[in-house]
This record gives sequence, C-alpha cells and structure tokens, in this order.
Amino acid sequence: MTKPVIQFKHVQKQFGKNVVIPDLSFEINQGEFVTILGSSGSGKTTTLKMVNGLWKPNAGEILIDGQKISDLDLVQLRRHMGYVVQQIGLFPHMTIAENIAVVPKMLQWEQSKIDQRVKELLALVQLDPAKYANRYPSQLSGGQQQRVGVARALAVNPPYVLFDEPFGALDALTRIELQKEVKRIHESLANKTFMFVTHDINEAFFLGQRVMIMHEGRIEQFATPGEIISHPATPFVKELLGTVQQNQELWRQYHD
Ligand SMILES: Nc1ncnc2c1ncn2[C@@H]1O[C@H](COP(=O)(O)OP(=O)(O)OP(=O)(O)O)[C@@H](O)[C@H]1O
Repeated sequence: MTKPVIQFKHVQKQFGKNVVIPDLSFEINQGEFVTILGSSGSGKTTTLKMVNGLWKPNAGEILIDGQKISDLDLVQLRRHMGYVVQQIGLFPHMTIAENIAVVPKMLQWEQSKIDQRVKELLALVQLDPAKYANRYPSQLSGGQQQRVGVARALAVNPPYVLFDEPFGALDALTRIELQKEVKRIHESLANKTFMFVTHDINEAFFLGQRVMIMHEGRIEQFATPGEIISHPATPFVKELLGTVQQNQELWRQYHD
C-alpha cells in the first residue's frame, strides 16, 4: 500500500519579490527514496527546507503524514527528520560518540541506551565503534565524517531523512562508496522516507527510486529512472540526459 507522507499542494515560495517556486505540487510515499535533481538555483534546497519547516511557503499547503505543517510543532517535526548536509558541522571538541549522541542526550535517554545506539549506528555506517567512537572529528577523513553525519541524522530513528548535497565535496571514489552505503541503509531500514538533493545526474539516478527533476522552481518530470530515460517529458530533461551521452562519447573515444 502506498501512503503519501509528504505532500506539497500548490506551494509558492518567494524571497522578497523574487518568486523562486511559483506553484509546486507533488507527493512522496512512505518508505520511498526520492532524489531531487536540478541545476544550481532551481529550488532544490528551498524545497527541502520547506519539508522540515525551516522555510514557510508564501502560499499553498504542505502536509506531513496527513497533517498540515503549519499546525505542527516545528521542534517535534525536526526530531522526526534527520538532516544531512555537505558541511555536516560536527562539534570539534566532542568525540564521534558524543557527536552522534547530541539529540538522544537532549531527549534524556539513559546512558546505557545511548552507548548501545551509538555502537549500532557506527556499525550501520561501517565505522568500527572500537576504533572510531572516541576519536575527534579532525581525526577522521572527509568521507568518514560524512558517515558520522549520516549516523547522527539517524540517531533517534526518524521516519524521514533529508539529505542536501551531502557528498558534494568528496572525491569520486569516496562518493560512490557512500552512495552505496546510503542505498544499503535505506534498504535495510523499513519504511524510512529519504529525500536527497543533488545536482549530479548519476547520483540521482543511482539512488532515487523516483527522481524529481527541477528547473527554475518547477518540476520538469517526477518519475522512476527507467521512465525518465525511456520517456523524457520535456526538452530540459532531454538536454540533461544528453549530458550523460556526451560523457559516454568522450570516454568511448579513448576505447575505440
Ligand atoms: N535566504 C534566501 N534569500 C533570498 N534568496 C534565496 C534564499 N535562499 C535561496 N534563495 C534563492 O532561491 C533560489 C533557489 O535557491 P536554492 O538554494 O533552493 O537552489 P538549489 O537548487 O538548491 O541550488 P544549488 O544547487 O546551487 O544549491 C535561488 O535563486 C536563490 O538565490
């Protein structure tokens, strides 16, 4: 059964007089992994920030699990939404274990439960707890820090996890490794809804069960990777797919 848990209904967002999202409607189902792909300034981050209430729409309605976001307590809402960004901002003076435990501590979990959860999460993101729990962020590579960012976002078992270009600053190999991790984590956790913003078409099509392609604040197409590739809905989508072909041609010339 599909159950829409994130719904945008004719959402409009403007900053001052600048309308960046004129009229956005979509639904995301429980347990889905949706990627949002688009060029710079297309409104991806703004959309994500409206999902967790960081930005309020100027018009229209957003429903989370059937409830109007405007009726929800935003602190509660954000606790239900893990957030992973490029600059994950681990606290430098806290160990990795303490960084992951920030929200559980705030919620006054017992220390034994926190310790257990930190171990579980480090194992989930493939960092050996015995080796990493007591290190400081500066003693980890960028890729390892992003793994901690993912662990921290999952700390209190939120039903939603939002990712905003989390791997943008990583080298290509580490990036692919982490994409595989995130995909595996989503598959291993039942019913968690992931929204992942990226401007990398390979990342979007590898991770997304459905891909939302945005351009100038509008959805050009929102469909499975297979549907998009076989039936690109607009000239913009065709052009985007064309960039992959251009890359393939570039590489092919070295093989011929
Ligand atoms: N706080 C703000 N004040 C004014 N304008 C903003 C603000 N945040 C975003 N914008 C504008 O809204 C538009 C959409 O920005 P947004 O960050 O959502 O794009 P994006 O698709 O995430 O781009 P990128 O891939 O570069 O991060 C841009 O034109 C941006 O300049």
